[in-house]
Amino acid sequence: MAETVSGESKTEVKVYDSEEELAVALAKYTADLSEKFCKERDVFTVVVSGGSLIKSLRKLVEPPYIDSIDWSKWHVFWVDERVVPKDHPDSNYLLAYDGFLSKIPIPADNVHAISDALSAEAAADDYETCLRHLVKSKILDISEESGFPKFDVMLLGMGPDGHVASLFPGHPLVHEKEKWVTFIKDSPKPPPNRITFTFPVINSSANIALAIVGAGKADIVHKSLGDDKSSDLLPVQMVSPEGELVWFLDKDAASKL
Ligand SMILES: O=C1O[C@H](COP(=O)(O)O)[C@@H](O)[C@H](O)[C@H]1O
Repeated sequence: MAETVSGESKTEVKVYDSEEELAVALAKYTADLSEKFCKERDVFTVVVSGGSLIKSLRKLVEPPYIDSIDWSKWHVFWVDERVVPKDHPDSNYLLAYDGFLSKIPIPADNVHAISDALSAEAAADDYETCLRHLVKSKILDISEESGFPKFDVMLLGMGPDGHVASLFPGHPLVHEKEKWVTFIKDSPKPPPNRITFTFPVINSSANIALAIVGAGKADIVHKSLGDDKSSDLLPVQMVSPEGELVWFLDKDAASKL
């Protein structure tokens, strides 16, 4: 059972007894949004992070959702990627491919991976161009509020330092206001070269789920959801979508709340 510990209009914090329960709930959340957006828009644009999030998506590719979701309408994107070949163990694409893309009947053209054949700078430009084409072909919405692309859902993790995507605490990239996609060459977490969505894109989303598990993240979850805003905001505290934000925590991650 989930306990909702905070429920402002746009932000909900759900705490589950185990990671297993969290994974079940995350699958239902995603499947429900898939049904809603497939009905409304005839497509479903889904952004994923790398890291532990992918393991928590495993229930999505099991019954009943593996059979009930209309995978042909899905378009999958990455919120960040490391500049490594797609078959490298650090690749966020490879993680998602092994974890769920290889198990679903999604058309290959609907899997919008970041290029691994370019420099970080060129791959960021290339991905932004890809997004602009998808806006023109009406796969991707544009937010009327911000003018940035508006994805139907972003399924994200958070690092133990409070980073999201490849936007790290204290790094100037967290203040990027113009670009849709940018690059970092000095990531404090290896590998150093990465591509990432910027906050204007992340925060134009219709929905964001933050899935966070484990006692190792309890301190930063406590800090992120606490009232002390005296120091600079952590990247995770800057996540503020146009639509709804749901924190999915297991009880270990929520143990200091
Ligand atoms: O480097 C990254 O880390 C974050 C968090 O990963 P986690 O394993 O601590 O959940 C991830 O969300 C991001 O996509 C990835 O590139």
